[in-house]
Amino acid sequence: MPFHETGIPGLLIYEPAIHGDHRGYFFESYNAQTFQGQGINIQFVQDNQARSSYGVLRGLHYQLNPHAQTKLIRVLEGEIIDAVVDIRKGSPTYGKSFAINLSANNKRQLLVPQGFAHGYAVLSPTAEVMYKCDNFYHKASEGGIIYNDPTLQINWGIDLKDAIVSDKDQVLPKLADLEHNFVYQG
Ligand SMILES: Cc1cn([C@H]2C[C@H](O)[C@@H](COP(=O)(O)OP(=O)(O)O[C@H]3O[C@@H](C)C(=O)[C@@H](O)[C@H]3O)O2)c(=O)[nH]c1=O
Repeated sequence: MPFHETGIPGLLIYEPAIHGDHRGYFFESYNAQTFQGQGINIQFVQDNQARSSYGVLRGLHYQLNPHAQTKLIRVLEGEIIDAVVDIRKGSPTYGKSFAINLSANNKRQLLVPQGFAHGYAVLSPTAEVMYKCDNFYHKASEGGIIYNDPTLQINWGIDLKDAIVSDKDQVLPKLADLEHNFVYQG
């Protein structure tokens, strides 16, 4: 099975089969039928790609309902720590974080359901990250959590003193001060 559980309901690691031969390798970076076989029916509508240098930390971000986004994250070049926080009210893992090393080398992907805050930090000299989304960008619905909230206990894999963070990400609230409209669906 290409999917692995994470201990947080709905948050899955996708590890596609890699077909290597004397030319190089081939793999299905996304196949809707494979996801449907796992009971996951997602209509992705937007692909994003971002390049960042070592120490860049983006996040933790979400879009409020009705513009919430499921994200399928992967790394095309380099290496990151990808981190998420479950902020679905009523979830058995509300407030719990999960972090994973995603790289061009390991080709793992993280499927992040709606109702999670998401971010990543770059461990390699540069990293090219791409992610599919099932809802369009809607600036007015953006929200986030401050990346260094100690209650999240996220190990970003970099010294946070050197983190390169956008102005808007430096003033995000702590988890305890969030106002949002995500509800755990079971
Ligand atoms: C997210 C996004 C941004 N933009 C624009 C707005 C701005 O001018 C520029 C950079 O935007 P940001 O600073 O928000 O980019 P960034 O900090 O990389 O935001 C992203 O972070 C990661 C962690 C996520 O999970 C994404 O959902 C998204 O929030 O790109 C779009 O045009 N479409 C989009 O979907």
